[in-house]
Amino acid sequence: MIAKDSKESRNQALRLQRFYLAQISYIISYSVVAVAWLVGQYNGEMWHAASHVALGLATQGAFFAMFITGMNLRFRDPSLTSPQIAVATILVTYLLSQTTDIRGSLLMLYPLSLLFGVFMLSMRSFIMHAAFALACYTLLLTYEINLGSHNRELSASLLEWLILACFLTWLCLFGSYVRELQERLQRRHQTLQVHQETLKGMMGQLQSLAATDALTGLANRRHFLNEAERRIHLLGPPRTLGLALIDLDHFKRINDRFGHAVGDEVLRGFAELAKANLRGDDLIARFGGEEFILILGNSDMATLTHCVERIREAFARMQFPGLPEEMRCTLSAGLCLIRADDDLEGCIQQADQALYLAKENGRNRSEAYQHVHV
Ligand SMILES: Nc1nc2c(ncn2[C@@H]2O[C@H](COP(=O)(O)OP(=O)(O)OP(=O)(O)O)[C@@H](O)[C@H]2O)c(=O)[nH]1
Repeated sequence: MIAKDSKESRNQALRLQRFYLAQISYIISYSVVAVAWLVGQYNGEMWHAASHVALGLATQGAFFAMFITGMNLRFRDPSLTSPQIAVATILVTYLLSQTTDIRGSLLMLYPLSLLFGVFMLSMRSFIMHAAFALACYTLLLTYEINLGSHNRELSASLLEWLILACFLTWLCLFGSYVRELQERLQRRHQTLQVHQETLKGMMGQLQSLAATDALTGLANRRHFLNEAERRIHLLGPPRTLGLALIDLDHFKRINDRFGHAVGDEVLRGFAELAKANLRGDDLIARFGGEEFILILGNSDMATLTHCVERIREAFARMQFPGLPEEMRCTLSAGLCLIRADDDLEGCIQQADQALYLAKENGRNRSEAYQHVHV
């Protein structure tokens, strides 16, 4: 919703930018009217000349109000390109009706207004606007000729009409070429976006593969070390993290007696059990072979011991498909606490010493580091 809103406000800002650009053309036209009036090239009275500015300001003020209030969003094309070009075409025709000698050069105001539709209008709509501009000018000429107020050489006017018709036709062709280029660019942009998304997905997969142990699906040693360093770095002084080094007991015997595949099943089974017994912000990783490492966030020794003991007891109750029904596997664990600014490697060594003690004391147990030195 927020993304959609911000996209819409970006589009609205773009529409306003385009509107301000169009106002430059209006300011040029007002200046042309003023200069034409001053040098006597304007046929009408002063109030006629002023009416160009008044009409321009009134119509553009209305468009501006629509953009500012967001009323333009109610239309199928919120850029209001079509009505803006139609209004400009009518105002140009009105200006032409008040000029004689400079009319030929002022005719370029028609294509100038149409240029604003090159990127925004459909081909059909663009051709309709070009035809509308030509029809307005034709109507003006016909009206003047019928009324006998056409003060110029007819052949010159007809030639100008022909030039305008040719130029508008050329503009339509140019418009279609530009649109084709635009569509091609859009298609290429879309393809690039799809590729980018695919690459992002692949990068994500690669990153997760690089951080995961293929056999157990747990984090691997490298990911654990990075993540543990990060957690120690974020640790506030009074708080401690719990660290446990867990080693499956006599695992070599399982491999030797029942085969490597059964050994793999036991490793996978332990991983599943550990994941199920830990909270989301705890981190368990396969540290190597049949050794696992665990970090508990914001934990004291009592919590760490309780958690590891729960896993140890649950593991000692587990049955594995490839093993005899009565056979149970066990694990030993070495525990220690990590304080803020502790060295991770030093802490792992402490946990390893505690693990050694657990093995020494008969396996299927956990020992805390501080107990080693008491
Ligand atoms: N199935 C299987 N076995 C593995 C894997 N990685 C290591 N091992 C085996 O794990 C065994 C570890 O044996 P040891 O280091 O002697 O330890 P242990 O037999 O568990 O004895 P203690 O640790 O002293 O209780 C070795 O036989 C390794 O081959 C693995 O990915 N799959």
